[in-house]
Amino acid sequence: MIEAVRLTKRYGKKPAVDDVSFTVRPGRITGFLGPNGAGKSTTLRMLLGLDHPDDGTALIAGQRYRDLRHPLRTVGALLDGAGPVPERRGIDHLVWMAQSNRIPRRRAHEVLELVGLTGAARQRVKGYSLGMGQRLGIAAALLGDPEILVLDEPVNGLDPDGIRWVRNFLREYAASGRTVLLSSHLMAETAGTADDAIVIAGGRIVAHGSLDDISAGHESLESAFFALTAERGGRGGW
Ligand SMILES: Nc1ncnc2c1ncn2[C@@H]1O[C@H](COP(=O)(O)OP(=O)(O)OP(=O)(O)O)[C@@H](O)[C@H]1O
Repeated sequence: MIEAVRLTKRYGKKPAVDDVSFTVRPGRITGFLGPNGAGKSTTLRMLLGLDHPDDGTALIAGQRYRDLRHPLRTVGALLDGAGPVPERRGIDHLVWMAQSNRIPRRRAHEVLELVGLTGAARQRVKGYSLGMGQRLGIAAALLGDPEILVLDEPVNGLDPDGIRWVRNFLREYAASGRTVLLSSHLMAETAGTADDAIVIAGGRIVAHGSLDDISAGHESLESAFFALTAERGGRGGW
């Protein structure tokens, strides 16, 4: 379970995230949706203890990230721009992460297998395709076998095969009773993956519920998102 309680973050005068509250339930995939600049990454960074909220609280499994005893065993994260050293081999990146978090070395091999990268284990990361890089990022998030996954734009730039792989993988993960939160500005891709959605625009939550609930009363899910985000001065970018 993930809980945001009245989270607020200001850069300068205007809040990037403004009084944001939501709950993300286990056993489901929740999409965190909003146009560019809506406040998605800032919210995720606060959940993961990488940014300090000006107000409010972010709870992961009932605790603030910094109070978690075993952070990697509780929550796995894939964040934009947090990539491995390009010169490093895929397996070495994972072994290094595992060892610095007191996770057995064999787990690095297990997660590579889980994401289908065993054949590229000894290849340098700089030679990986975008899809392989995303798989490696997901493998790293899985190292601690966490109950909760938080992924920032996991399908960004992926081809249809890559998108399908991430989608199926996350579906299985959630079906095993775990919690999955993924952010996206790509409404259509998320609609095919998520069960629930939280929609943010201009730093505020404008909808939260099942995809069916959110699209009720609108022609389509897409028009629901446009209507919801336009009211908050969404800058397009879906
Ligand atoms: N470190 C920072 N310093 C100043 N402003 C910031 C910083 N990080 C984010 N912002 C601003 O906060 C707002 C929300 O940004 P954020 O990156 O959270 O949006 P986002 O929904 O993740 O967008 P995108 O889909 O483009 O990644 C934007 O107006 C952005 O310019």
